[in-house]
Order: sequence, then C-alpha cells, then structure tokens
Amino acid sequence: MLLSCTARLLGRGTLLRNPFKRMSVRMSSYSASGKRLRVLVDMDGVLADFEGGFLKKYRARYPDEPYITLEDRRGFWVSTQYGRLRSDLCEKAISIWESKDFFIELQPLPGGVEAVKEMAKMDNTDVFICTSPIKHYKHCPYEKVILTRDKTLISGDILIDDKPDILGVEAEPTWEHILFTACHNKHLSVSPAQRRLLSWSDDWRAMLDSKRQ
Ligand SMILES: O=c1ccn([C@@H]2O[C@H](COP(=O)(O)O)[C@@H](O)[C@H]2O)c(=O)[nH]1
Ligand SMILES: [Mg+2]
Repeated sequence: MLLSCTARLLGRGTLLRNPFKRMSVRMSSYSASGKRLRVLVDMDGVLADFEGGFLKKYRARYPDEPYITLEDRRGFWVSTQYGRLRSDLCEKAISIWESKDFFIELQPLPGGVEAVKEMAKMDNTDVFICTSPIKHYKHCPYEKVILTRDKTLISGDILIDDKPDILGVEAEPTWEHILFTACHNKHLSVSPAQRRLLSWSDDWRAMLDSKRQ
C-alpha cells in the first residue's frame, strides 16, 4: 500500500531499480570529507495528497453524509474532526483510508516528486521518505522508506512534515522539523522558531543549504 504509493510517487521503474539504495552506497563511498545532510520527507500531506484523496473517496462512498471541505479542515486528525461533526462519522472516515487502493491511488502534491528527485541528486545529501503507517496494513515497506510510528527515533538533519506536533520517546530529536503547510495546519500560529515550507514551490533548497556545514 505505502510501497505502492511510493512507487507511484517516484515512478515504478525508478523504484524497482532501488535508486535510494544505490545512491547511498555510491555517495558515501566518495564523501569521506564533509558532513552529509540527511533529509527526511514525510509522505501523507507532503508528497501525497492524503486530504484531497480522502475527501473525494469519502464523498463518493457516503454521498448523503455531511463532510468537511478542505477549507474548513482543522486539526491533524481527520477522524477527530469528522467525529465532532457526528460521532459515527469518525468510523466512516477511518473506513476510507483502511480500504484497499486508498494509498495507491493518492495523487502526488504539486512539485513534490520533482523536489525529492532533485534533492536526491544533490551532493552530500541523503533523502529518505519517512512516514507513519496506519494501524492496519499488510504490505511491507520498501527498504529505503522509513516506516515508523515514532519519528523522533529517526536521526536526520531536517524532517519535512505536515504534522504540527511530532512527539515521541526522544525529547530532543536530531532533526529540525520544517512544517509543510496543509489545509489542516495553515491556520495554526506556530512558534517563531518553527520554519514552514508553504508548498514545494517554496524555497526548500535554501532550507537544506541552511543546515549544511
Ligand atoms: O485522522 C487521521 C488522519 C491520518 N491518519 C493516518 O496517520 C498517518 C499520518 O502519517 P504521517 O507520516 O504523519 O503523514 C497516515 O498513515 C494517515 O493515514 C490517521 O490515522 N487518522
Ligand atoms: Mg504527513
């Protein structure tokens, strides 16, 4: 499911040739000097249009039920906001992303695939897609996709993610969280220290450069 989504995002042919693995091996062999930048890129809401894909399928499956427009989305958890609208809608929302083909059919967010491909070609840069699984999933993730319920445990320099609060057992993660703007977080006022990436048209290259030694 997530594997297939990644295949779709990066191009199935490319993924099957294992580009990240080859790239890491090749780059680390010549980069004895200088620190490498490790970029972790979230999938849902950053590379894949989770919110748009959800709404489309929810409305198709439950045409007579109320729904929340993307404009009115608030809070990271879709299921929570639907549950507040009417308690039984929480389960109906969950049924959408637990359905077969939900993830494989998500559309890429504009510019995301191109940005990741460009990052992956940059000198001294390692890029990983870092995503949390839903609780019910069957398919194994691809080796170089980091699938974790706790992103604080993963070491990196930057984590580009749409979730405003990324908490876990590690109180001081190694990465700086760059908040990727999404319908559910764009109204949030975040601390002045927190940097935002407004979209993949925003200057992500400068953000990466700011973390290089
Ligand atoms: O209401 C919701 C909204 C999303 N999810 C799932 O959470 C993860 C989010 O993963 P990230 O790596 O933080 O993007 C994703 O698998 C969604 O399907 C949810 O469970 N409930
Ligand atoms: Mg996300």
